[in-house]
Amino acid sequence: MEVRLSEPKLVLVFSGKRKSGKDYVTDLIHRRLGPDVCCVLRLSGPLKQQYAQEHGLDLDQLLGTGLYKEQHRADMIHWGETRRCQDPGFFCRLATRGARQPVWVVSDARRLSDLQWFWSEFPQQTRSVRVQCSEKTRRERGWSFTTGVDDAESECGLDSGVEFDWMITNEADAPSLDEQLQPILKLAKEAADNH
Ligand SMILES: Nc1ncnc2c1ncn2[C@@H]1O[C@H](COP(=O)(O)OP(=O)(O)O)[C@@H](O)[C@H]1O
Ligand SMILES: C[C@@](O)(CCOP(=O)(O)OP(=O)(O)O)CC(=O)O
Repeated sequence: MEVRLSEPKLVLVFSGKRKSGKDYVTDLIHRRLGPDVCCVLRLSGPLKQQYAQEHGLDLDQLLGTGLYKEQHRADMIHWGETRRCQDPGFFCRLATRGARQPVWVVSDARRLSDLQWFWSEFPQQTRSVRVQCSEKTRRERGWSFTTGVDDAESECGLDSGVEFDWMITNEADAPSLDEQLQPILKLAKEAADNH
């Protein structure tokens, strides 16, 4: 168990396939709640930082959305998996270090071990949220199937076996995101008010 200066009141752990819109949805929540109430934490942040350092790569480009990240993705996944095998909470601990807001939004859980870490550290506060959309929509957003990535644990680790607290459908013909996010935003505001 970590020693922390402040405990979060609510931890929303998001997962979803590439281009399902995890960043888009979590950015929207951040805007709705504001930076004093909510922070967005990315498990891939410390992973990319350390990977870039060890391999002499450009961190800004790894953090971006372009081809550079995709060219390095399969090797980063492999490298990250080796680290996680040694210590499943390694990136979760680094990503949450220093978070002070009452509501934490984790944008990119990929494996059961990621979720299990939050459930075990914050059993009362953790809620899981899945962002989903059709393959057609993902393709329109630039996705194409890549062997070694889209069939690996990084993308499929949470496809089954988890009952998510909320499912968000991020499609043009689904109810608006604001409507779907209403119960989550309500819970977050209540959590922040009791802070
Ligand atoms: N509801 C939406 N409306 C408009 N653009 C969207 C929506 N959801 C996602 N996008 C766009 O699709 C792309 C992929 O979304 P992103 O949030 O980066 O996906 P992920 O983080 O799951 O890989 C981004 O360019 C993003 O701006
Ligand atoms: C090596 C990764 O951490 C790369 C993740 O990068 P992003 O979180 O930027 O990915 P998407 O939003 O899905 O495009 C994946 C992993 O298995 O840890």
